[in-house]
Amino acid sequence: MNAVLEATGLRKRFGSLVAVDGVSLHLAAGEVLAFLGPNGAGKTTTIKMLAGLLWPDGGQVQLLGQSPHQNPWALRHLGAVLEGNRNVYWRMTALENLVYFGVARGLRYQAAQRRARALLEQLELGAKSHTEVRHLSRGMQQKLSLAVALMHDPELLLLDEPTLGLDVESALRVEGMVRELAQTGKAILLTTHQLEVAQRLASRIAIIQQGRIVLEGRTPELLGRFAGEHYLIETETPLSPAQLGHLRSLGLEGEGPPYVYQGDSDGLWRLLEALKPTPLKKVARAEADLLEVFLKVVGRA
Ligand SMILES: Nc1ncnc2c1ncn2[C@@H]1O[C@H](COP(=O)(O)OP(=O)(O)OP(=O)(O)O)[C@@H](O)[C@H]1O
Repeated sequence: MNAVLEATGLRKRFGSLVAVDGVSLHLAAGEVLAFLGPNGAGKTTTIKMLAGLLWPDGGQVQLLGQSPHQNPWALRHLGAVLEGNRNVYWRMTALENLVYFGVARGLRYQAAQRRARALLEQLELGAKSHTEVRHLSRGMQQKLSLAVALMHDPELLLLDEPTLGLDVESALRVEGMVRELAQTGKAILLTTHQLEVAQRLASRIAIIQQGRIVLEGRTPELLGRFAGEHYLIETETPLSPAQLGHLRSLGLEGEGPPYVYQGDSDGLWRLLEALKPTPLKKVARAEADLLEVFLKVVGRA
């Protein structure tokens, strides 16, 4: 079996609160799993258990077949960016941080220097190599955190909100890096509230709510399963109230143009027949998105 991460039945209680209630996750090489859920759903608690930072009350974690809770050395397979920029030393420079963490995780000094400089360039932090972390902007600190997690070239990356607070260009760069890392065979678990980022990056999605996984599947499958058929219908001119009265009975919605139709293609044809001779500007199938899936599952629509 080629699972990089295999977590089964994870449970964690804080007093009387069951924060994580039987969560199982698996990740193979080259996969990006978006781990989504509303605030307080249990994402960070789960990730901390995966990263060996919290002891589970139940369940098991295996990183390439080894448990980080029984054998901390298993953590060498893992790189994590958790809680923004807290995994770096503020009074050390960007380069010193990277070299320090590289050596701490088993790299030789020279190799750590080379790898650190390459990562700084890749993340456009080369000019800040000798700047103390406390003098970097938040976004730069966030990027440096990612570089720290990548120093020892781990097989599994746990990224908690990796693009939060980054400017557009940096966010796209980090997104590109995540994609490339997956292409080179890394397994990546990503949490984010930016659903469009998740949709672009993730091969699979898992949604957690109140400590339980409520939906899991391949991204295109979920989008297909959950998104209803939506069409946008744009007329050259607004429809008259008389026309609208009739068309609404056929399922036309919205105060357009554009108007919206939700339903199958037979219904759409009936509607387009009834619209004649009104000139049409455009009829297009609306793209389904992850937001729609998320709202349907989490029930906040
Ligand atoms: N150390 C702790 N002590 C007590 N309760 C905690 C602790 N850590 C987390 N919790 C609680 O566990 C639940 C899950 O929190 P968690 O941080 O895992 O959620 P999350 O899904 O990461 O949320 P967010 O999207 O807001 O970051 C919340 O109700 C939280 O208040």
